[in-house]
Amino acid sequence: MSIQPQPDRVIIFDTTLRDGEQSPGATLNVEEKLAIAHQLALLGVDVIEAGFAVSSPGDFAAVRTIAQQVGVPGGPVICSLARAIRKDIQAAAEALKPAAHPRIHVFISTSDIHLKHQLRKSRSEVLAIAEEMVAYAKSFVEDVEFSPMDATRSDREFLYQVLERAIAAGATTLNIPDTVGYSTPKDMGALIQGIRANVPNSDRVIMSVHAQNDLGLATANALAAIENGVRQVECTINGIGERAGNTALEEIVMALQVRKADFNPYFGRPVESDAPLTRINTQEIYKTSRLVSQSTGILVQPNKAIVGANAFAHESGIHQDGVLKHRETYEIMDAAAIGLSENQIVLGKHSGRNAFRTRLQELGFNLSEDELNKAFHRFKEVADKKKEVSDWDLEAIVRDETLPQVEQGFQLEHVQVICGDCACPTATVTVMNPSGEIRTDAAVGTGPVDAVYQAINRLVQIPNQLIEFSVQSVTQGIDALGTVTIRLRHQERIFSGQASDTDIVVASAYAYVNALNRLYRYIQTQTDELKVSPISQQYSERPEFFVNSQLQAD
Ligand SMILES: CC(=O)SCCNC(=O)CCNC(=O)[C@H](O)C(C)(C)COP(=O)(O)OP(=O)(O)OC[C@H]1O[C@@H](n2cnc3c(N)ncnc32)[C@H](O)[C@@H]1OP(=O)(O)O
Ligand SMILES: CC(C)C(=O)C(=O)O
Repeated sequence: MSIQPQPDRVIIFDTTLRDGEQSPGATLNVEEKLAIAHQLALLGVDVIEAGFAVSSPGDFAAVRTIAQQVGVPGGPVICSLARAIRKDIQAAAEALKPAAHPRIHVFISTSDIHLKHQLRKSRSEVLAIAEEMVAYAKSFVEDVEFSPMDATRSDREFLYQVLERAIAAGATTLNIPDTVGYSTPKDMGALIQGIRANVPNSDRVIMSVHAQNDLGLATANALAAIENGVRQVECTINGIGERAGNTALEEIVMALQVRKADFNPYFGRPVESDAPLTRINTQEIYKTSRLVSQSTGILVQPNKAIVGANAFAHESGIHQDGVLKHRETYEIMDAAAIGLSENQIVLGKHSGRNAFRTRLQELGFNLSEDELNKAFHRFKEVADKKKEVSDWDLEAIVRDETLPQVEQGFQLEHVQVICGDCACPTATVTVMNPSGEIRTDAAVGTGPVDAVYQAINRLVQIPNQLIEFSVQSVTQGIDALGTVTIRLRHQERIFSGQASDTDIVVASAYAYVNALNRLYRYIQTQTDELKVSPISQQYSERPEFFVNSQLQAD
């Protein structure tokens, strides 16, 4: 897809796989990134920022794989971030080679605070580097985006000069980042207006905005930028990203849809024009949100706009009364618009494969025969334990069974727990290690989950600190599926894991092994001195585990 300057719609630049992955603990492997990229393509995003190619072999491989498999002719533009450094640009260009529509995104700071304390360069040096590096990127690809990092805290005149040089060097998109989320909508509007008025040829490139959410103003700032001429918004699914995150894709897209009449005039359209302001297939929003949450282990807060569990729930009598009489009394959009099914048809233990397949298709899951069989097998197991298997349960089952599994990992074979008010919680766990060896061990703990974790620790032997443990009920009722999300820390890095089961102790065990496998894989990719092969040799003594004694279940 080629993007024309000044399109009469908003280009959606998704950076879930780059800035989104900068959320602590959100580390994704190549398979998970690829699955998300395919879903982003289904969602209809215009640009996928697939990673920061130079930053690690894993990121390089992710950008390369996505370029190959998702960056097909007519598909989304695939982009890699690059510092204004030759080796970064070379890595981006190399990784993007297979993409039909590649983009290199070059950035360098323009604020004095960054120049003085981080880059340790003068303004004239930065000016020259920006120009040279944009031109260098242009020697590889036609589509070059330039970002002056910390633009909102930069001296205006200097910012204008840098942008002018970037355009002269061949940038096709100028992205204005509010890197530390400092802007207000009024400031943002004035900044964009100033750039358009003072930077020669700024009407020949696409203006873009990248708003961080430190003050909770990211979406408001992005909308203000649009009102002042921006035609690309950088955003992430569920608003994840560095620190407090980014503009949430679902918020910007639905704001532009629900308030289309107000925005139409900014695009030179009649107020009543029905043409959508983005190319997003909104019915894929909910599914994409769930996939990203499940893959990153970052839960969506219940009151999150658009995709939170409460976003379409009505608790109080007066609201329920209104909605029952006329939905729009208390709803500004229809849940179906984001792909939330209102169909409460319930599958149970007597349901067959056809009904199961049909329901999954209605929910937007098109599984291969193999995936369907795995999911169906698990569905029957759940249906044996639960009277009714709802759409939410189905979604959790499908995610658990079809998400790319971390290769070369440990596999949980069995878990058994004894606990109660007069028993010392004791767990027996069997795990198959990456070389196929099956081992069983037992441990006691402060409670059943702690006992399971201690037993797994004895078998897996990778030091870590459990920093978060949460259980969410997928549906209501005593027989609900519980989803356990855990986050653990190893040195300075955070790894997450998630799993669902009707038995939360079993879900806890799977979630823990899931996170340990991510950690294991990370260790495998480290330098030789850190590499643990076999893993037990480095940690031959019983490691010190720090299991949070106040495990909290929400
Ligand atoms: C606002 C944003 O979100 S920007 C994107 C942030 N994302 C990330 O940083 C995630 C990936 N990052 C990484 O993996 C690593 O930081 C790497 C591979 C990029 C660099 O690692 P290292 O070479 O070890 O450098 P380190 O991260 O310690 O420091 C960054 C260096 O880049 C320089 N730098 C930072 N931004 C830029 C830029 N845009 N252009 C040129 N140089 C830059 C810094 O001044 C510093 O240089 P110095 O080492 O000479 O002081
Ligand atoms: C690289 C840029 C666009 C960025 O992420 C920021 O400044 O926040």
